[in-house]
Amino acid sequence: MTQLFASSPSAMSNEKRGNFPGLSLPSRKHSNESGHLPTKIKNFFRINSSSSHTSSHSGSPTSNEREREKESLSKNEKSPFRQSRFLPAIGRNRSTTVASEGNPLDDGVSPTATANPYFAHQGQPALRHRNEGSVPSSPPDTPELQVTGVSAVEQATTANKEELARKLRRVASAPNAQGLFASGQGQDRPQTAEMGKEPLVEASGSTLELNNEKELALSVPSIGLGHKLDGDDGSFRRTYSSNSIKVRNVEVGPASFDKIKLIGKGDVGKVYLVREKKSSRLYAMKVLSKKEMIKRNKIKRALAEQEILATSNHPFIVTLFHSFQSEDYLYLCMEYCSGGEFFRTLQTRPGKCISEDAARFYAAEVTAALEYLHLMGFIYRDLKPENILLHQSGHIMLSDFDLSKQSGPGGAPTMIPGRVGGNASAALPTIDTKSCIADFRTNSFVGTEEYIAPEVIKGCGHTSAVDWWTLGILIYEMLYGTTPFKGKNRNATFASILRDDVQFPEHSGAQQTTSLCKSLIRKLLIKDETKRLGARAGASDVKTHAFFRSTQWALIRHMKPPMIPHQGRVGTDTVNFRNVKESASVDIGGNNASKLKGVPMDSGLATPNGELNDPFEEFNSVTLHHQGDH
Ligand SMILES: Nc1ncnc2c1ncn2[C@@H]1O[C@H](COP(=O)(O)OP(=O)(O)OP(=O)(O)O)[C@@H](O)[C@H]1O
Repeated sequence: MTQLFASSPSAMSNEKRGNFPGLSLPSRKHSNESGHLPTKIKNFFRINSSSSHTSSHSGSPTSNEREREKESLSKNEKSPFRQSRFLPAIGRNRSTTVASEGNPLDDGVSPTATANPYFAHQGQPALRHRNEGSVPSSPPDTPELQVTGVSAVEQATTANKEELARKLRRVASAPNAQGLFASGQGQDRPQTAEMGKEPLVEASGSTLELNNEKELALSVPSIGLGHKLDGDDGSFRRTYSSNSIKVRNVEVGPASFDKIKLIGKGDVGKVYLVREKKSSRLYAMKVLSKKEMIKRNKIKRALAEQEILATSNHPFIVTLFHSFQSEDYLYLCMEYCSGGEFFRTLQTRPGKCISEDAARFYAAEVTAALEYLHLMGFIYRDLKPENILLHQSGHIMLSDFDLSKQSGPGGAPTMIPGRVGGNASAALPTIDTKSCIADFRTNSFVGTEEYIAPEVIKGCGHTSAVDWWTLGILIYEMLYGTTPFKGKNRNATFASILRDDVQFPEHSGAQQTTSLCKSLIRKLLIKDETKRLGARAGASDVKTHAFFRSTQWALIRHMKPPMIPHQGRVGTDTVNFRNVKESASVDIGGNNASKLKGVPMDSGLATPNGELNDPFEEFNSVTLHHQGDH
């Protein structure tokens, strides 16, 4: 086997301008270079290992409809914490919104996309509430805003709404020329949970826990990616190198795995629990249809996702083991997070919320993951409970990076002197983790409706500060079971995000939270991104907020999580996942699986001369060996 530490995709170069002021489409430039881990990042972790990272192992929607669907789906169901033997049905209909402009093959965007939705709200074609959609059938041929489930549930004339809800799914959204929020057709996505299993066991207290060798090895995270400026043409290139990840030519193919069960469905792909034949190990395999990606202009996002997963090495970010392709599909073989989605966990809690202590724990893990991503030059941009998976240990793992954005070469992390006269932690010098990405602005309209930051709605460009905004929304949702700016429709939600101060529920049943907690949320939800917590020094600002005074950042991954997922009787029991039905099963080792490149002739990319452009040329087929793996 040839060993190489390279074949990495690239980097972002300049952004191509779209034809709407302020919006642009990122272009990608790839190079295959070997290189070294940037010492600035290595050094950062040496300096900061005692105070920052830690840890262990290893669909999308709006709220209104999500709430209503949840209600309609779970009326007769009880939380497993109230009735331990049953999982409640869980609705999902909060759609991810993606809007920007440019090459339709590049960024998951309609070629005719023109503006962001708030502008549309101001004068362009009226936004349509997603609830106005019809019952989803097959995926549309052109990318448009996809209608999510509730409306269909509501409009159903047949009595069996739950059955219908099983067929609905949240899908990514993109604007089209007729109206940014014109409805499209949804796809199937089962809504209800598998019944009869208890998903979670509550852990008692947060005790220190050293799980295994891998965790110890990861206690000081290393980074498997280098950023480097290429002297000749000034292009930016990326390289792999790390003490703990070895990147090699791919060592497996579709035929190396047995499909066990479908555990998730996305816009263009399906996620299966699979078993590697040789090792009998379980993995989550994301299988993305090339034809669907071409139809829906999602190619660039898939390439970006592979790149981010392959270059990340952090205990709270889902681990990629292999990526490869066949003529029909792209494959991402990841660590299987048997705890399922954090979203689902929240939904099964009484009041759909958790205690302040538990919220602090998850917020801390998310903060550590965001800090790492920012250091790596990535803006995550789609933080929400649906994209947080739970490792079997109960620790979180961020997933779904198809909306993430990579910056240009960032600066080195720097030290900021402590503030005189502040509290004890503020007086200490802090690491400025923002400097790696701070100057990078992007204009795509991207995110999930209730989680979108004001600057994204305004379309004036955004930075890594959007991730701190979404952290504020996430903490709020963990505590109150809803998001703070949710309106009766998308326009109302956006207007509220731009205009309203965050309010905390005061009614008798509402969770009581401390003033420190409210202070953190308020500071993360400051509308002016330059004044928002995180604007000064990135993650360090957040970590030194008094809400986290008791958090031992270097030890989080060894703490016992507040909730431990139920394991099932055997490893293949997917007790923490919805029962996802698939109409057409993907034959992962099918006819075209032996072809390791290319696209099918009927993919729509053939020229009149019968030539085929291969937009997946730059997809990297690699196997990643992680230190501590056997
Ligand atoms: N590593 C994993 N372990 C366990 N389950 C996973 C894993 N990755 C994904 N899933 C499941 O599959 C679902 C879909 O995955 P994901 O969100 O990455 O797909 P997607 O096609 O990008 O979806 P979307 O259209 O929402 O962006 C997840 O919500 C989760 O339930």
